[in-house]
Amino acid sequence: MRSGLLVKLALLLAVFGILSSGITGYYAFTANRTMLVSAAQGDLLTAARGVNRRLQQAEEEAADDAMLLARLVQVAQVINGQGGSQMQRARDELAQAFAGMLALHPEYLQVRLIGAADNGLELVRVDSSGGLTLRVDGADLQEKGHFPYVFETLALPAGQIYQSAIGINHERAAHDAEGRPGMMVATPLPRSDGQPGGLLVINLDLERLLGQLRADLPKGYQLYMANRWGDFLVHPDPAQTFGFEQGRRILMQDSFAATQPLFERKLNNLALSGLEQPQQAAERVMAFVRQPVGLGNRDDFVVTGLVQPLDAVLESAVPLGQRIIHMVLAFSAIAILLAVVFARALLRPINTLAQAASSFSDTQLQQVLPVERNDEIGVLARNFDRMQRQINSHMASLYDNQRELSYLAHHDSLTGLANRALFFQRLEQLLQLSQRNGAPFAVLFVDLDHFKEVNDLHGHAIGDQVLQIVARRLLHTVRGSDMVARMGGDEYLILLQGNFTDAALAELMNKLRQSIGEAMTVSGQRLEVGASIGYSLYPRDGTTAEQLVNEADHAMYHVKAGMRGGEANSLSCR
Ligand SMILES: Nc1nc2c(ncn2[C@@H]2O[C@H](COP(=O)(O)OP(=O)(O)OP(=O)(O)O)[C@@H](O)[C@H]2O)c(=O)[nH]1
Repeated sequence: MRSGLLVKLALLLAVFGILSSGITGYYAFTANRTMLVSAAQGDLLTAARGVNRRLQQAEEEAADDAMLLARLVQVAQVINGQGGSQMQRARDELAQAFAGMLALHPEYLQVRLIGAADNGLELVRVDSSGGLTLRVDGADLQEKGHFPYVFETLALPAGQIYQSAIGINHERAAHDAEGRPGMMVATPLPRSDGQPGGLLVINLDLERLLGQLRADLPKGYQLYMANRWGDFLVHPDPAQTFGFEQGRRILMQDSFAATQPLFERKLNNLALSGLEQPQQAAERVMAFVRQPVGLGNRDDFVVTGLVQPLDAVLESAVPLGQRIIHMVLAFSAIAILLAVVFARALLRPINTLAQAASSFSDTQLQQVLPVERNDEIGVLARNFDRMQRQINSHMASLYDNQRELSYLAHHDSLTGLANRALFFQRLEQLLQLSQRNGAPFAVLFVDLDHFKEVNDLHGHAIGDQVLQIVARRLLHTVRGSDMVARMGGDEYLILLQGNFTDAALAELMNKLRQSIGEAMTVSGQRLEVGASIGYSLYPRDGTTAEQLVNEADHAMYHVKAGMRGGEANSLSCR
């Protein structure tokens, strides 16, 4: 029972400790994963903004370069159509400047001066071709007036910048630019009379622009970019890009539904994770940033996205998780140990009380209890201690009452002598003993003579005192080992152990009669009483208590009768 309580309490405390450490560990682990994902989202957003910044920077550089070249005096010469060798020299010098620009900027694919006349005929053109610069001249120069970037730039006021949307370059014989994704930055070139004279165009290579950036991105980052309609411009799988060029629409918002608000201009950026949005970003962490493009008056934007596998983000949580498991196991073991120690310490005083109660109920011996404690156990111990004392006190008075009752049941209340019941009990015991060892003994029956007269003459109270005095005299006359009892009324019985002869008994009876017969003063009254005594001997006169007492009674009766009949001495009778 006690050990059951100990086990239950220890189990309860241990379970509480294990649960506490488990829940704490679980929340620490979860919080760590959330923090890692949140940090990864921040990193992805920063990196996506970096990509956009690089793109914008390239656009601005190209615009600056276009403006720089547009201000060259040779440009004005060519645009204003100054003829002759001067014109040719101006073209050659511009071609050299364009080539220098291309060499300086590997991300430039073409630098051209296109005239407004002759359907937008290219006037000076330098292409990038296989890493080298290649001047295209003469009959290889093409008319570009039908391309939007030409007529839209020509429509702009002087000093403005035109920027095309990002797309595949379909211009034929464009060398490195042909078939590659890119954009064009252009500025109009007015003639000296104010009429549109042409434009200066720089073709930018998107692949080249993003190539270095892609290489700098941390391992596992996937780069996506879409135009304002969502068409993928950049995708880890190149087959997914520029779908619109082949009449297909492969849209970012179809692959990443959560990006839809970016294209609706409701959001500027967005971060998702498979931890918090498992439906939208299963097993991944992703960030998308909307970036305005177009240095001129075009209202355009791209959406750049970076995606990282969730596993890679949470990789560093694994060792922490293992450490947390070890800590939880260690704390659980400590919790179990503490639970057992605590439960034992808590139950020890209760066990002491329980043992004390059990031992008290067995032995009634008062036990040492932890009464000095100031807690509930102390209160219980003090109450139990008080209870022990009360029980002991009640038990003591019960034993006293029991002893008194037993005394009263076996003694005569008037004389204090053994009563008839106790006499017969002792007689039976002696009979059993004597039947075994053959030891003889004698029973004497004493009856006062004419006691009725004492009562009648002096009153019952005096009679009582006479009975008490006779009892004392009988006790004084026999040996201490002999038993004197009152049968009732004025009759006494005496049990004498030993081998008595009739003569010895006659002598004893004589002594008894003399002792009884001595004058006594009771309440100022001088009195004398006599007694008739008969006896029986074991085993001669009987072998049962009844027989022996009856025989002694009969003998006494004969004595008394003899006295009444004038016999001189009853002692002749047995
Ligand atoms: N005072 C007193 N008297 C008692 C008590 N018990 C009995 N007696 C009286 O004792 C007397 C005994 O009666 P008996 O033995 O028949 O009369 P007796 O006068 O002794 O006559 P014999 O024995 O024949 O000599 C009766 O009168 C009883 O009332 C007692 O406890 N106290």
